[in-house]
Amino acid sequence: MKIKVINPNTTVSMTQKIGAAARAVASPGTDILAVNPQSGPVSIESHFDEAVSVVGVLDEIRRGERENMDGYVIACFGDPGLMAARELTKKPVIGIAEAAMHVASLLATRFSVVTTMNRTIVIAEHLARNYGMEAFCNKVRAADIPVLDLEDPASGAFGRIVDECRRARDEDRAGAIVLGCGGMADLTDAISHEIGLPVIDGVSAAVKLVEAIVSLRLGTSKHGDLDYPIAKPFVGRFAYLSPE
Ligand SMILES: O=C(O)C[C@H]1NC(=O)NC1=O
Repeated sequence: MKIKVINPNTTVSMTQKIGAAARAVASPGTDILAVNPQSGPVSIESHFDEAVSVVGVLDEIRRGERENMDGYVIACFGDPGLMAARELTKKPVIGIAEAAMHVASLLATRFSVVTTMNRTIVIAEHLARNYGMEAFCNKVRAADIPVLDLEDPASGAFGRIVDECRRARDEDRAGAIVLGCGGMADLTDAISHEIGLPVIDGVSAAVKLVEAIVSLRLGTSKHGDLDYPIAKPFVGRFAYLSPE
């Protein structure tokens, strides 16, 4: 089985970290290809960043179809381009936010999300609503750190994330924590050790869900809104994206 794990931002060190987290849980016989677009934001910290990153995600899905990938993970907590990506393939496409929230809902009656920037809290809140997770997702918190601080061990990011996870445990009645950034994928065990709760990283959760769906011989529905895109010309610099 071949799974393409797409980091929608363009920071290679984060892509490598995400790939390592994916490989750590992948079953024997599952090959992980971790990639990021060559163009786009170095980090995704706003609606604008997310919107621009989607074209790179879709480029990687289109390339993956030619590479005969068995499934895809979108490894950014905003799940950018998830539905558009699903239109492009019959294979499963799983976002790390949806994966982490669903897994957390199987482990605790309430969970909190701890993400990076205060500004992106609303994005995670909207995802919880759209995924039907509001009954489980008690609160979305932020460590109030730039995403790329996660790439700098001297930034103090780990301590700020742990502090916010403790507040979630003590103030939100959270029974589990969802890590709200693909760049936190390497911190899961250390944070769980510090706070004594299940901590769910969406990269790992998404990889296992793709494996499960493929093993069930299931994939993305092509009936209705997730059917392949409507054939039409796209003009200008997006002409190469014209659905056939
Ligand atoms: O939304 C966030 O804060 C995290 C999100 N941004 C990013 O560049 N990778 C992510 O997972």
